[in-house]
Amino acid sequence: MAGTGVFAELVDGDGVFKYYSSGEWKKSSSGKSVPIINPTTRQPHFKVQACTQEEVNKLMEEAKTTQKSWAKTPLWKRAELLHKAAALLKEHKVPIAECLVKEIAKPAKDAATEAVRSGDLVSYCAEEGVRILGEGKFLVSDSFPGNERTKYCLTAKIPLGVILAIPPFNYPVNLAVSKIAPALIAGNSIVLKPPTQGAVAALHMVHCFHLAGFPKGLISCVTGRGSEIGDFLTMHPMVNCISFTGGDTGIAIAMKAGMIPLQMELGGKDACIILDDADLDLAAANIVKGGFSYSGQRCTAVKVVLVMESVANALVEKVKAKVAKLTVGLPEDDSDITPVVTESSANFIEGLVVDAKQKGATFCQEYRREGNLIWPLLLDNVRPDMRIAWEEPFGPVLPVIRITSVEEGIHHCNASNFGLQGCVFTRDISKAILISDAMETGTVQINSAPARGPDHFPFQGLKDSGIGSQGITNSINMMTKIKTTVINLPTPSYTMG
Ligand SMILES: NC(=O)C1=CN([C@@H]2O[C@H](COP(=O)(O)OP(=O)(O)OC[C@H]3O[C@@H](n4cnc5c(N)ncnc54)[C@H](OP(=O)(O)O)[C@@H]3O)[C@@H](O)[C@H]2O)C=CC1
Ligand SMILES: O=C(O)[C@H](O)COP(=O)(O)O
Repeated sequence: MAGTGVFAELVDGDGVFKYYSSGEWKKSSSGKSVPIINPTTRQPHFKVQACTQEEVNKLMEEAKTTQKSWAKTPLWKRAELLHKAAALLKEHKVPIAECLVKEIAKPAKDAATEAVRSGDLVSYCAEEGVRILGEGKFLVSDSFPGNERTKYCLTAKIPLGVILAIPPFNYPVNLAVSKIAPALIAGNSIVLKPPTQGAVAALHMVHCFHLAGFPKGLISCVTGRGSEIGDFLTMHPMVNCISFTGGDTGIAIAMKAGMIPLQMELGGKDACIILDDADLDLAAANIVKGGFSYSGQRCTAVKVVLVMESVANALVEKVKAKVAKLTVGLPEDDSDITPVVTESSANFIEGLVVDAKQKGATFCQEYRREGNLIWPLLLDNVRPDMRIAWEEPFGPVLPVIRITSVEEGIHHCNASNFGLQGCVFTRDISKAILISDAMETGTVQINSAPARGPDHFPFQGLKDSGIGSQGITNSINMMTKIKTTVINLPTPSYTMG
């Protein structure tokens, strides 16, 4: 159970979860806490500390100091500790999953999968890190015109320093470790600010790193509302890199952050283009999985279907039949559709539905909502003047736009301010490649729904969907900089065969 057994030391006498600094679990001197509302009951379920600016300053100082000695820790030893943390994450998947169920209403099975997937990510990162960080480059000067072979240049990847990691509510564990593990293997220290909904799951995950035995002060986890301590953290002079996943907040952070590397994975409006030769059963299955898993609260969810008019009726019927089979209810019961994360999110989604109704969309199901629970809804005959055609609901509502040419579909996709992923369904691979090239998105999936995983694949958004690229290898590289040492020889030197 959350906060018991090896996790008992995370909770203070008042039942508030502590924050993590100097290798210890601490109560904030603010005396204040932040409630975490269970999306299902809409009642407070957990509480976390509201940390102060002084507490942030202290852990930043420590992060700075500890990083220097961590950077001198052999790579194999860093990897060994990460492997231990990975094993602990998997061993403690039950309490971690329980937190995800209560804090973010993630269906029980998906919650357990997130914990296991996170352990796998950490292990892979350790293995990838020892390979790519153990290699450098060797350049000689006589390859550039006018030079003789008098200079040998050695390049190495060195750590950035203190990495600030800010993940979103929907994968508070997985999208935290996707930042923590690359940062640590590359010799950086880490300050984690988990999302408020999902903070307790993240604290349990941090405890697994604590139990693994990382040096004190190398990893810190500070809790509090992003709106209250966010700016203080992101503009802190000791932060050398920010890795953020979330919504438009990321754009605001990018404008305020100093001259430091940024990794931003932001929103998306992933389009699914269906051509008239597509396998409609395959497409329908992927639309339902892509559009409605975790109730549409994935950045990579299918967020608009663009289907050729000639196959639209058939496709919509197939999708409708599958939507009818989705179970709706409690995350504890592993229902397909569970309450969305907050009441304000449910209200926002409802606003999009009302707008579509007023403007004449076809409702394939009756709109139904109880509290934060919204029944899955497919909206057919959506037109570009409707908000749902462009905005991401982050909920179980999926618009279908009927198109009369492929160009119309590509045009709709590219007119979006987002550019995360997209997908195309066709049996013609040549057409699929041409469409993929024309779509202005970080990734295009051919004959499958968008997805970030597997976690070692590159993952990036264009336009307002982000800066930089994630995925294990890219994140490790992003969290390093290049250092070169040039050996200058008095005379040209050549190695003979
Ligand atoms: N491209 C991608 O990989 C992904 C994108 N997303 C996008 O994220 C959004 C939903 O996630 P959500 O968690 O609500 O996103 P938010 O942008 O609201 O929050 C993300 C994180 O930022 C924190 N935060 C809030 N305000 C600030 C601030 N001023 N400074 C620093 N940090 C701050 C939040 O903390 P707190 O919770 O305390 O407010 C949370 O930890 C959707 O738009 C979705 O598309 C989601 C997942 C993946
Ligand atoms: O945060 C998200 O929504 C994820 O990055 C999506 O990950 P997935 O596509 O692997 O579910």
